[in-house]
Amino acid sequence: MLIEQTPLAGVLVLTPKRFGDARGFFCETFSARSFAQNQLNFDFVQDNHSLSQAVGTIRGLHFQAPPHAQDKLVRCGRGRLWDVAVDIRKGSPTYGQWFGTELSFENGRQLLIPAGFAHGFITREPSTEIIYKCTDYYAPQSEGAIRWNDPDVAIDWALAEGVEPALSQKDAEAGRFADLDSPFIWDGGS
Ligand SMILES: Cc1cn([C@H]2C[C@H](O)[C@@H](COP(=O)(O)OP(=O)(O)O[C@H]3O[C@@H](C)C(=O)[C@@H](O)[C@H]3O)O2)c(=O)[nH]c1=O
Repeated sequence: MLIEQTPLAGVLVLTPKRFGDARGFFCETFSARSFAQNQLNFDFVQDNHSLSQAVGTIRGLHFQAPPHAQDKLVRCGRGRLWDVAVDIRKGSPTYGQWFGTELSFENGRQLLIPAGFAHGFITREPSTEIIYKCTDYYAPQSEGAIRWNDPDVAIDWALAEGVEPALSQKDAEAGRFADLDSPFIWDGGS
């Protein structure tokens, strides 16, 4: 497994090895043993899978607040998406900054997003599937969101001029980053 740091401490790009043969490939998409060997200690308890039909579907930016905060290990099952993490840890040197990377069926790349980050993505192919592991269960009362196009976060979604993304009603109505009283405090480390 290739592990790459990102400019946001704690957010990692992971690329598991694919063993190709005449049939196709085999890949361990998650191994607790490999994680432990790399000092990555996460107790994943829920796997999520969603399909977005239209190109330019945006889901996010979402997080769950403590005590139901979630670390997420995200990958693309089919198609192509651009995955984004936003640092919402108060006191973090990179507070409010975002990192994005393309996850696709082809590249097999994964993004590890710890608690303390908001998560979102945009699809770049029709019928794109995202699959992710989470370290806590769904807790709708703890859900938080930031508007996808918040000017203070200024994520470059690479949308063509004048093209509107497909959004849920909830995401279209999400609040401003400036109004967020983040429940996460930077611990001074990763
Ligand atoms: C997230 C979630 C949703 N649901 C239900 C609630 C609702 O009826 C339906 C769709 O929920 P949502 O609109 O919130 O789905 P979605 O917009 O895809 O939400 C997801 O977005 C990405 C970016 C994340 O990071 C996830 O943590 C999650 O917030 O699925 C669950 O049953 N369990 C879950 O864990």
